[in-house]
Amino acid sequence: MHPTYPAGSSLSTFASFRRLGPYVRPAIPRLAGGLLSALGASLAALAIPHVLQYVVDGPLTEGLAARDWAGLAWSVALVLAFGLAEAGLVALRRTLVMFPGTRVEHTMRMAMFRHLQDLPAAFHDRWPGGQLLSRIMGDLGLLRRWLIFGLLQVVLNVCTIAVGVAVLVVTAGWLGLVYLAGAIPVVVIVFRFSRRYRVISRLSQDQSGDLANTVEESVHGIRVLKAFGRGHDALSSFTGQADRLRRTELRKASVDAGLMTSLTLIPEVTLGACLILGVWLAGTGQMTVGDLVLFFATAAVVSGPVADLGMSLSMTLNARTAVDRYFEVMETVPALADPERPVTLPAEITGEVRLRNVTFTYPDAVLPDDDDARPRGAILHGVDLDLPPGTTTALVGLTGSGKSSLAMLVPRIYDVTGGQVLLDGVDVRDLTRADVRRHVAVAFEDPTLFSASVAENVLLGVPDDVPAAERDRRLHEALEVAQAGFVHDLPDGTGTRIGEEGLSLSGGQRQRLALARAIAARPAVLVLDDPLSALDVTTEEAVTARLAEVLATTTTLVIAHRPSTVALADRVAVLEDGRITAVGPHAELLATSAHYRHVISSLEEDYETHEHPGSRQAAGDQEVSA
Ligand SMILES: Nc1ncnc2c1ncn2[C@@H]1O[C@H](COP(=O)(O)OP(=O)(O)OP(=O)(O)O)[C@@H](O)[C@H]1O
Repeated sequence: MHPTYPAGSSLSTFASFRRLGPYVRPAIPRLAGGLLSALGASLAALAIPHVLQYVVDGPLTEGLAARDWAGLAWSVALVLAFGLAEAGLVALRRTLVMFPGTRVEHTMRMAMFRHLQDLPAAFHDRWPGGQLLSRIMGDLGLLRRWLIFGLLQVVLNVCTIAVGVAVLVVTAGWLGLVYLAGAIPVVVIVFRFSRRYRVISRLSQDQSGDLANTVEESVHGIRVLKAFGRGHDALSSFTGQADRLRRTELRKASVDAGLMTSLTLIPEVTLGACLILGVWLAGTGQMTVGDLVLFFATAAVVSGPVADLGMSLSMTLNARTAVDRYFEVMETVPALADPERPVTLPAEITGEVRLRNVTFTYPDAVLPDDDDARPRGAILHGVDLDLPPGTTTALVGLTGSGKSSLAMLVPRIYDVTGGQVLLDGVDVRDLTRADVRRHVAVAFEDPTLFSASVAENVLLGVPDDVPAAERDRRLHEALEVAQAGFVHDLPDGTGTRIGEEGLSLSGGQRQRLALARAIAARPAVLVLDDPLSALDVTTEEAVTARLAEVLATTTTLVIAHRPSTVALADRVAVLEDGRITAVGPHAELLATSAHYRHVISSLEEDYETHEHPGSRQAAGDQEVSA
């Protein structure tokens, strides 16, 4: 599958990390404290060789002869003190950075989750869930580990190497310069490594996201896989992806290992050269044995950070990839942003909806061949439709004609690409999204429920400030209208937690809860996308009868796939070739619109063939012609 999400970033590593500013700023004092402690620990480590030089040239060579025990004891005590200071400062560093690291991760995770809620449906159509999951979990975990260990490690290593090499050059002259020459191949190798590693790191993190996506899809569609005995296909697709990820990880590890070998080898070879030169210099009296000890002890302190540079560098590049992947999501501007100066609707509105010359194209629409009658890729064009307050309008059309797309424009799940949707005379784009959702509720054919109690699911659209008694009243009324009395037989009644996506319930039970949720919100406008499709004839009749009472005061747009749903409506709107071609009562349209007759007869055929063979006479014809 070709990814539809962006991959890679043209920013420099520094520019990439700079975007972390707002999240990291509050953590800077503690991070700086951690850095100072770490630097202090390094300086303590670098000071120990100087004490050794003093001991070798002083108490050890002269003092032993002069029995200067006090000088010797002081030197040992000093080495011990520097050692203890180093250990204490390392512990302090860990304590200081742990808190900000986890706090930055938490803040960024919350910000991303909020942003995901704000992003339009078109974004979620395009981005696989696993990619989002891997970014909000895996990438932010990587970033936390880098903030706690990697960042300080890089700064510390670079500082220790710089100070150590400066000390070597100043105290040992030529010997120091020979050691410094080893930096030339190190710089070249690090540069080449960074370029290669960035590409592999990105590939590996993207492949982890794809793998997470496959797991999510398989778990989500487990029933279909089981029903069609396709579990082994899912497994082989998963195995293929997991193998690809493993190969990428192996490539990453081998590039990493190459760098680490070079970074260990180069200082060792350089030290070998320095040893030959140093022994000659000490032998010819150009430097003391103490100076030689100082040189090699300092070089040993520097070699550790040079070897560690590989690990901290790969951590940094992984973190940089994580930051890029995080901001690819965060920098997607919500297309359905609230207006700067929104119009405020009164608490009570009439619920009049008007669509004016509406055009709609999906952002990633597959464009059909040029058709003079409609703009390229447009699902809807030139749609005019009025939904007077308190009326129920059924929207009918052939399958794929754009009914659901039109319905989703009213609650602003998508925005029109041309024309206007007016709610009580105000363009819905001039309202805040919260205001639109307060007045417009939706029930979809494929209901989504959350892992929460029945009551929480049904009351999802009821504002938090509604008093408990009123919430309870609405809950019971909505459950009664939607004929969802079955919830009272669940172990904890309306308090029963329903499993993920309500999968512990039947399709019809889930639909009834979704319908109850739309009713409980007491909206001025109700959009019902074939909400009764999974119900049996008797239940559908009972729901339809009670729904007709509720809908008496609500402006309703109901998408009808069944003749009985059409019977709910005062009038019918016919969608044909992306536009509304007829509006009127069912009987009138039957007489005047050939396309309507064609749609109704195909609905009846579908109903007869697929859903309720033999019941057409009982439920279909009778209700439609009522
Ligand atoms: N998220 C999407 N992205 C791109 N195209 C889409 C998307 N959803 C639907 N479409 C396309 O829009 C067209 C209309 O789809 P829509 O679901 O609105 O039709 P419908 O009349 O409700 O169909 P049905 O009666 O089968 O439910 C179809 O050609 C479909 O391929």
